[in-house]
Amino acid sequence: MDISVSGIKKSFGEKIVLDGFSGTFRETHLTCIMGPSGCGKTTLLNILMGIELQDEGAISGMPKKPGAVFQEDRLCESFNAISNVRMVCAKGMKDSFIASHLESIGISDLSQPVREFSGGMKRRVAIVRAILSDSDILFLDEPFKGLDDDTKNLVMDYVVENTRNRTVVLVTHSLDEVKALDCDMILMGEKE
Ligand SMILES: Nc1ncnc2c1ncn2[C@@H]1O[C@H](COP(=O)(O)OP(=O)(O)OP(=O)(O)O)[C@@H](O)[C@H]1O
Repeated sequence: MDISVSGIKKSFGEKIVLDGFSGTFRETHLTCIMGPSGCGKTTLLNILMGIELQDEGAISGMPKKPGAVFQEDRLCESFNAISNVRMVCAKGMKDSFIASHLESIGISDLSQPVREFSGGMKRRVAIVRAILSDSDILFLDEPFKGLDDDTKNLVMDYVVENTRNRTVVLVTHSLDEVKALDCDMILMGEKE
């Protein structure tokens, strides 16, 4: 079922962040949301995920189990990469399977706590964790931020490969990413 969003309004105090947003996110498709900083992209994701409540407007067709990459990595710093993934993946997933995903995008330090990882390594762990999560929709908020160009291309390919026939909503500031990802696009408006 497609996700249908209509007339979403959201204010924080006096500040109107979403002023009647409407749009459709197609089931089994990747939809990119683009828009200037502050226009309410993360707020919209939070409303879709149920982290924030809209003031007005309706949402239908939202699946029950979201997986996410937030703007911050939100990893357990004292856990290693596999244990971070294990927190959200389906029971019974083998360590070797998780390791093969991590290794496919260049994470091979599997025993050390992620606190010892670089920012780009942590980002990749957060992405694998979302991809392998036991979820029926993925929300990826600027998932490739902070990755160098080569790594970004590798990780974009990984995301495309592993989200076929999944419903994905991805926020980005990059038109190059939108072109590379072969996705539906929603452009959100400028806020003054
Ligand atoms: N919990 C909150 N309380 C008060 N203001 C908030 C809250 N969350 C977001 N805002 C404000 O809402 C506006 C939209 O924020 P949001 O993070 O949704 O924008 P964005 O489009 O995702 O921006 P960016 O591209 O910079 O990540 C900003 O002005 C922000 O300061």
